[in-house]
Amino acid sequence: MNDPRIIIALDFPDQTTALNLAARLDHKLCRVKVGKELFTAAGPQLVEKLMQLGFDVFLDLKFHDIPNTTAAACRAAASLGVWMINVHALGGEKMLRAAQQAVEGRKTKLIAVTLLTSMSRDDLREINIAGTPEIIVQQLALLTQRCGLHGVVCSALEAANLRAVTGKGFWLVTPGIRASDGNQDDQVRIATPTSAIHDGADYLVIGRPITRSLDPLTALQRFNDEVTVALNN
Ligand SMILES: O=c1ccn([C@@H]2O[C@H](COP(=O)(O)O)[C@@H](O)[C@H]2O)c(=O)[nH]1
Repeated sequence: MNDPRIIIALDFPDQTTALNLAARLDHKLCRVKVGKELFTAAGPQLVEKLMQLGFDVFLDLKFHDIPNTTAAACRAAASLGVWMINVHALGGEKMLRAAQQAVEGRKTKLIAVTLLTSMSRDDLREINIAGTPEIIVQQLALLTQRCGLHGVVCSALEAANLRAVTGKGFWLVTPGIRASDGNQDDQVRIATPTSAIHDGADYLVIGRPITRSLDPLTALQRFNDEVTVALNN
């Protein structure tokens, strides 16, 4: 598999647990994501070890701060040599442009989170944000694209619309992926791998359905099989 579409979220409290799982996986079958919990516990050394094992690492720290601070954080993250990093698009145009300039010329891809996949329309109303997730995600994705970033994190439910308005080449990275008979956990805007791929998602972020499975490698292979079938149909 030249371009593994599944990014496994290594949401673990320590390096040992993360590396134990990574040792059971294969970098040709997946990429991995290091988020806030694991990075806070294990830091850049863990990222380096995962890269030495051959994995492309998505450092998912979702920076969201004033432009100067966000840009500096992105610069530091990109200097680790990771495959991809991210910021929150809700930080606005000046922040997005500063972040983009900070990684200009680096191999690291920079993407922006639109609206967390754990949020529903009711959650938005609660914080006085009018409009549907679809509309808000579209606005944030178009802003992200105008600012020159490589793509967005969105729900696969928004992928078809985003693919239509952003065109090809703008990465759609979709968490909230669940098997049709899977546990939703705290995710709200969820989709199956098949519909995500059919609707134009480039990469599928999957955590607990794989990492909490008794046999993570078999679970990964099942998801990869579903992705392969969807890509060919
Ligand atoms: O909108 C977002 C942005 C990031 N995530 C992250 O993806 C994984 C999903 O894990 P699951 O166990 O498959 O739910 C997790 O690391 C989140 O921090 C997201 O879910 N939604």
